[in-house]
Amino acid sequence: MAETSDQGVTGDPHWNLTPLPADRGAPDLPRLAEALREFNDLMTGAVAPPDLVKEMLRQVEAFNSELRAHQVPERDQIIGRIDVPGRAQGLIPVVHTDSSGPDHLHGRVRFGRYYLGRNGAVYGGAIPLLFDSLLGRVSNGGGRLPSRTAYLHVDYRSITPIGTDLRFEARFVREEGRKRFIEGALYNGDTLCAEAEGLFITLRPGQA
Ligand SMILES: CCCCCCCCCCCC(=O)SCCNC(=O)CCNC(=O)[C@H](O)C(C)(C)COP(=O)(O)OP(=O)(O)OC[C@H]1O[C@@H](n2cnc3c(N)ncnc32)[C@H](O)[C@@H]1OP(=O)(O)O
Repeated sequence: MAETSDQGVTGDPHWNLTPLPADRGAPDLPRLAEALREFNDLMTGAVAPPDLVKEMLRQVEAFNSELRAHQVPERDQIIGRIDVPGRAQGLIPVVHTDSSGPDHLHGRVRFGRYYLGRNGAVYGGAIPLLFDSLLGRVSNGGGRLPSRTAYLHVDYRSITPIGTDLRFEARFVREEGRKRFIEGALYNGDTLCAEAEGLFITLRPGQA
């Protein structure tokens, strides 16, 4: 699968993105995020020997200690930026876009073992997380002003399996004043796993 970022908003004045600082490790961050995602999946599925756990603890604590010295304000943060592939974060699995336009977003996503709820199924709370991101991208795409989620309604129709390529669709349904209604669906093959409706509200000028 090709790595996909939320390209298209870079240069959009609504998003006010500054150039990525290449001298601050930014080129390696997507790979680091990928490695951390794999770490989360492997760690979740492992029963590691005590010596390995002890050594991991030592190394992770050492990284934490170094990172404490490099904390920056939110405006300077790189992780989570929409112009970094996969947003370089570990909260939501990387989304691969197959087709996007002003009113739709279609693609694929795979939840790793890190997202396991029970019996091979994705933890229910991870699914709204994905939908909020997908529906939010549709709401805020197409050159529209930024918006914020007012509600997100999710229906779980069948088990969403981990470790499987899933297909998603999200679409702009209608707009009423500042209210935007966006719908989405998540499929395993032809099986509908979950569907969502979100209300997104256009932010007023100056509304943070
Ligand atoms: C490519 C890009 C990549 C982008 C990629 C990333 C995208 C990610 C997007 C994620 C977005 C988020 O998660 S945002 C974070 C989660 N959301 C939040 O924290 C929102 C917290 N809530 C708020 O800030 C506020 O409640 C707002 C902004 C949503 C609305 O407040 P407001 O601006 O004062 O507006 P307000 O007058 O209350 O509401 C406007 C209209 O909406 C209606 N309304 C408001 N809330 C609701 C509601 N829950 N259910 C029904 N209706 C509602 C009101 O009745 C009114 O209707 P009428 O009288 O006009 O008919």
